[in-house]
Amino acid sequence: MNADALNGRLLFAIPKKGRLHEKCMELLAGADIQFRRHNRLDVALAMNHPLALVFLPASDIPSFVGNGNVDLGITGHDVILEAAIEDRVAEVQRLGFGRCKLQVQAPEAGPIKSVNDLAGKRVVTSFEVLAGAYFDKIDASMGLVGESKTRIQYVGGSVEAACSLGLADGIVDLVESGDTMRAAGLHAIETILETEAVLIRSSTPKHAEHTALISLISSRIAGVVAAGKYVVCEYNINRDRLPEARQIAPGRKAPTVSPLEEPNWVAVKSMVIKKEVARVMDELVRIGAEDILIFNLDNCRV
Ligand SMILES: Nc1ncnc2c1ncn2[C@@H]1O[C@H](COP(=O)(O)OP(=O)(O)OP(=O)(O)O)[C@@H](O)[C@H]1O
Ligand SMILES: O=P(O)(O)OC[C@H]1O[C@H](OP(=O)(O)OP(=O)(O)O)[C@H](O)[C@@H]1O
Repeated sequence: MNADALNGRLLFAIPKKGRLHEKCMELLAGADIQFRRHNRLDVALAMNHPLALVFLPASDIPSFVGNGNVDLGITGHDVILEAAIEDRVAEVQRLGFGRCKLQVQAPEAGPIKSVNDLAGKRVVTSFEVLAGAYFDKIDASMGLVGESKTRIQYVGGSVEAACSLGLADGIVDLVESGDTMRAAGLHAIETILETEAVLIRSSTPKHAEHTALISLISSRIAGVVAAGKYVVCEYNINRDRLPEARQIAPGRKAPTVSPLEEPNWVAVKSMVIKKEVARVMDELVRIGAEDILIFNLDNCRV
């Protein structure tokens, strides 16, 4: 693609593959950013905004955004900390996917039961900055210096195999369900960090003219994220029980209450956090609510 084609466009970096890619594609569709990505091209021009998507490895996105080569980006919070570039990127919003933990893990069957047991030994990881900083503190607290300090070795992937291959006494890696570590015979001994995908922009943007488009895109993305987080709960209830119903499902500002063609009965509508909906319905039933209906949201602005 000709570099002139990008002139004046907001550049938005998206993970080109891996765990975050599909969810990012869903976000772009929900935010109505339309584009056609040609085979093997890592830059795609949006058809309905002065914007271009740049598909990059998740781990390169913090430095591209921090150095102002692109204006906006999505990557993991862990990746930003690992790039040690937090001062040059501003977190616009958390995105509610790509949630996992960076953990210290060691063989289930072995003698290592705590991080202190692992201090001074061999640790393999793809997160050498975060693991290094973490074990520096542990080493210092145990008085380990020079040759006796924990040895951190970088590998690019399949970190979980390092212990059984005899390369490491423990590892530092991402864990979501725990299936990978269990299958490798490892168990968690400490959590260093909890992470999720984040939308970031440069703290020192080179193109001030993009400010309005950045807030439009951020607001659309926030709407898609909120639509995944909330459902609409609608039910009928006797007006006398409204104060209790409001306590159970207060909504974001207040519930919408409409009269029913039944004396002293009302229909109530409120937004409820998806993860809490079963408990909310149980409690509404307990106070006499009837005909409780739950609606998923396609999109919203809240
Ligand atoms: N199991 C997981 N569950 C949820 N999120 C994860 C998981 N593993 C990784 N992530 C998130 O996705 C980010 C990218 O991880 P992923 O393994 O896809 O990257 P990658 O190693 O760069 O991908 P690839 O090797 O395919 O290029 C991580 O930094 C983390 O924020
Ligand atoms: O706890 P779990 O749900 O099993 O997920 C954890 C696994 O996911 C990530 O790797 P990924 O599968 O993305 O592949 P990678 O090793 O190539 O990065 C991570 O590095 C773990 O290996």
